[in-house]
Amino acid sequence: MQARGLDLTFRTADGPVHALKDVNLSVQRGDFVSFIGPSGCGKTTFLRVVADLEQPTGGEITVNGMSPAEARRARAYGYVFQAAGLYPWRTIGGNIRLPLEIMGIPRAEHAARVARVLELVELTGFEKKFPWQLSGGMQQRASIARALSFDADILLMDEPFGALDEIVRDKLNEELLGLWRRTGKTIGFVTHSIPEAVYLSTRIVVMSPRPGRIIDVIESDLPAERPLDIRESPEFLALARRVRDGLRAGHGYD
Ligand SMILES: Nc1ncnc2c1ncn2[C@@H]1O[C@H](COP(=O)(O)OP(=O)(O)OP(=O)(O)O)[C@@H](O)[C@H]1O
Repeated sequence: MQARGLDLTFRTADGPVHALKDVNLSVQRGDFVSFIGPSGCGKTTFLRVVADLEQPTGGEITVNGMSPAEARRARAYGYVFQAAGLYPWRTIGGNIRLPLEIMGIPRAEHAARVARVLELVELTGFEKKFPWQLSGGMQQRASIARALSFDADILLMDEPFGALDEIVRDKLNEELLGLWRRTGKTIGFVTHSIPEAVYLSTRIVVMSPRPGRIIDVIESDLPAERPLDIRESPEFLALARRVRDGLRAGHGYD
């Protein structure tokens, strides 16, 4: 994923809203990139541009070497929203099959794909349950499974664990890291949480308040294997401090 001089101004009834300003970023295949910044700084807008849901008003962006529209047609990414957004009248298996049905993937392949992604998110055995029979954390895992069902190279995740309590969030962070290591996907992850960004990422993109600019891109030197207690290590705390300093420099959380 490459962004060069990316700019986006929304035209609204109240005048222009400058959401992204001169965003330059290069994401390598297999990276886990987090986007962190104050509310309204354009994190979601950036992911939506990558996903071809918004059109930039300036600059260029390529996704797997293609335009966002081509990448969308090539099914290059899955998207996980803040709310799980599962259809209540469909079972977990039925929700995961939905993109496969829409994309016309042969029915004969559905069962194996559903089983595989349920295993990846540790929900084997829950295929026939309905969303309301699952906890919030399990629903979010099911929504990740849905985004993985067509095996896109890239997973875009917009604050997927923001609404969950801290213990569930810790567990899902650990699981997501395991899933990323096993699948080798490229992940773009929006968060408000400094520990979450540092724990998960190979690179952390710190953004300024609107118009969202990139203040710092921090390469993590933490090992790929990360037990949760790595969060108490000096290396972890040093990375967290650098993120915090970046946010402060942008006057984000003063
Ligand atoms: N479709 C739209 N039309 C007009 N303005 C928009 C639109 N979408 C987003 N914005 C504005 O663009 C800015 C960036 O929004 P965005 O949702 O990307 O921020 P964010 O960093 O993801 O915020 P949060 O962390 O609160 O989710 C905000 O000021 C928002 O109000």
